[in-house]
Amino acid sequence: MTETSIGPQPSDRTITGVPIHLDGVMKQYRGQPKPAVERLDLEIDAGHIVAFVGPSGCGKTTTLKMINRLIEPSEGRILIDGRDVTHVNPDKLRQSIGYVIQSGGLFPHWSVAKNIGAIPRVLRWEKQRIAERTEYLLDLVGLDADTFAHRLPKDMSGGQQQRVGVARALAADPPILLMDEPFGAVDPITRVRLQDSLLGIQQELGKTIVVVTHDFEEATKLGDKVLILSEGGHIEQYAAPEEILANPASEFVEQFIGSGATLAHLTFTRVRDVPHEPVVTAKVGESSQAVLARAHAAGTDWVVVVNDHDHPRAWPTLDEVATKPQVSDYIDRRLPVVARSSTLNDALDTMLAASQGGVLVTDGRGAVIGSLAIDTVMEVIRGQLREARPDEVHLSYVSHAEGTSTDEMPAIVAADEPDEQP
Ligand SMILES: Nc1ncnc2c1ncn2[C@@H]1O[C@H](COP(=O)(O)OP(=O)(O)OP(=O)(O)O)[C@@H](O)[C@H]1O
Repeated sequence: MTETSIGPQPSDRTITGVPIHLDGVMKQYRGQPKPAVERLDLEIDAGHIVAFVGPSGCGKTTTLKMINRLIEPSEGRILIDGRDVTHVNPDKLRQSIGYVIQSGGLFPHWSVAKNIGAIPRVLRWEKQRIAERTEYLLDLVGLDADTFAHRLPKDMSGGQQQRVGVARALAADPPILLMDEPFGAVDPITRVRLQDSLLGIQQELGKTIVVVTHDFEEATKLGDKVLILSEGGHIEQYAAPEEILANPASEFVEQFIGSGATLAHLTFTRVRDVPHEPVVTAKVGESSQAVLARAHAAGTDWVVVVNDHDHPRAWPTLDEVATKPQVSDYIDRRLPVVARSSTLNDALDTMLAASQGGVLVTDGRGAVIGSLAIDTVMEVIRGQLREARPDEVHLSYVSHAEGTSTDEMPAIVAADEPDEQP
């Protein structure tokens, strides 16, 4: 029997990150009339994700790059785990700080494994240790090592390259991860998956992560705290997303978060916070008769086909399953899937994009753990909108979603197709 349901959330999170303290940090680029970052004081707690947002040119990237001294501060001190690193060897410093940029920033002529092993090789790790670490990291970021370890970046999708970029940044197990617009170059659905993957990784590892983004919704989803900057690296507000939305510190913040504020509230409710339905799973190659018997016993008329890692591949109806003696290895590329760390906005967007009345829910490693129906999401959204200030209610959002199909899921026809990696 392979019926699964949502398990409890681990409450005792591991923390392997360390605190970062910027003390009166300033950057004046040569030839510029004004400093890009005026005096900046900032405390980032160990094991937290902090998202930097603000208009273009306000100094987000400059601030981020001063933490690993890719940009040298003109004044001030940077303390990592209480130690002043302003004058330590920058190469040594960077070995203890993972760095992820847009599109992954991989070396194009190196295989995935060689890219991931770059820093461990500099640190003179044994070959065997590097190989084991590479396999662990590929699994952590949701890529199959057998399939991807020897590929070149050009033979992978943007999202896959970005996953490798994260694996490479984590290779020497640094306590800090800096990410500069990491998901800026991928399509919205891939972006949601990468965000969820990062949250799953963070749940497991508890690093200190600083992420620069242009997108306030992304900042509220990822950040334990959000830092809103204005020109000159001036701190407009530094607080938990809920606090920023409830009490914007200035007119600048109010304007910056703008009319998205009500919808941003919806990003605080995660898929894991609302009830899910258990699903019946079927392994590829399993006898269809056994699957049908199990599904009938559970009172369901569809099942989720999974691979050896319990990653979902398709969700055929029992009639479709019955057409083959064994469970087909068909991969449904439009299968609506979200992680339990996804927001209800993500879940709704995913359903709308796939024209489905529900989504499958996975854990941080992509294994299916249940399903979520559109009715459940709509009920929560209605409740939240009722609580929101009426002049900010965006009813069109609800009616748009309500206009979509709420048919019994799934409506997808399983058919045999050549197997490809997801
Ligand atoms: N190498 C440089 N030389 C001179 N000025 C620079 C340099 N790099 C950045 N600046 C200036 O410093 C200011 C802050 O730039 P920074 O890249 O940190 O902003 P940002 O908030 O990350 O912007 P964006 O969101 O557009 O990436 C800008 O006015 C920019 O023009």
